[in-house]
Amino acid sequence: MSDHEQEQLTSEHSQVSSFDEEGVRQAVRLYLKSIGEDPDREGLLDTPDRIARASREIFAGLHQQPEDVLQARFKVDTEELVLVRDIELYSVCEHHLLPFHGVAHVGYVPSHGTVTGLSKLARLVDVYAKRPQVQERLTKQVADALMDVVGARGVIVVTECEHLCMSMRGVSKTQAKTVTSAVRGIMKDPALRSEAMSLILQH
Ligand SMILES: Nc1nc2c(ncn2[C@@H]2O[C@H](COP(=O)(O)OP(=O)(O)OP(=O)(O)O)[C@@H](O)[C@H]2O)c(=O)[nH]1
Ligand SMILES: [Zn+2]
Repeated sequence: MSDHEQEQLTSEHSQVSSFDEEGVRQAVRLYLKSIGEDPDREGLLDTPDRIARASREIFAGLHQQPEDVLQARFKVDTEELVLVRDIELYSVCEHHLLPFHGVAHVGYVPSHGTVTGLSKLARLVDVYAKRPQVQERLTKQVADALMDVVGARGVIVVTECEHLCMSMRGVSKTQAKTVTSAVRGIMKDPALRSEAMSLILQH
C-alpha cells in the first residue's frame, strides 16, 4: 500500500468511537495537573466539564457523514456554476489540537439540474471542519462529497485559513494565510475554473 493510500485509510476510514464525556473530563483534569495547574482551584473546577461540552460541539463532525446534511436535493433548470463564497470555517489542526479558521469558497456545476440547498454547502464544510484536521484534507473531502453525494459535474473548493499553531506559538507568523484548493470534474476546464476563481477572488 502506498503512503497516500495508507494516509487515506487512517484518516478517512478509521473507526470513530462514540463520544466519551467522562473520558474527556478525566483527561482535562490530568492535563491541567500536568501543566502545573491545580484542577481543584475554584476557577478551574468546572473547566473539565466545560471542555467536555465544548468538545462535543467542536468535534461533532466525527459523528456525521456528508449524506446526513446533503439530503435536500431538488431540480432547478440549470447546469451553470453555483458558488457560495466566504463560508466561515473553524477547525482544529490534528498536529497541535489548536484552531485554524478562515473561509471556504464552494462552487459546483449541477448534473441534470439536481442542486442541493445553499445552506447545505456550509453544513458540509462543518461536517469536515468539526474534526481534527489538516486543511488540505478538509478541502479535498468537501470537494469529493459534492461529486459523490450530489453527483456534481464539477466542483471547486478553496479554503483560506490562519493556523493558530503558526501564529500563537512555534514560528509565530501572525499574518500567514494558508490557501488550499481542490478542483474536480469539468471544473478543471480552464475557462470554467477561471470564471470560478474570478468570482472567488471578488473580495
Ligand atoms: N500541511 C499542513 N500542515 C499543517 C497543518 N496544520 C499544521 N500543520 C503543520 O504541521 C507541522 C507539524 O510539524 P512538527 O515538526 O511535527 O511539529 P512542531 O515541532 O510543533 O512544528 P512547528 O510548528 O514548526 O514548531 C507544522 O509545520 C505545522 O505548521 C495543515 O493543515 N496542513
Ligand atoms: Zn497545528
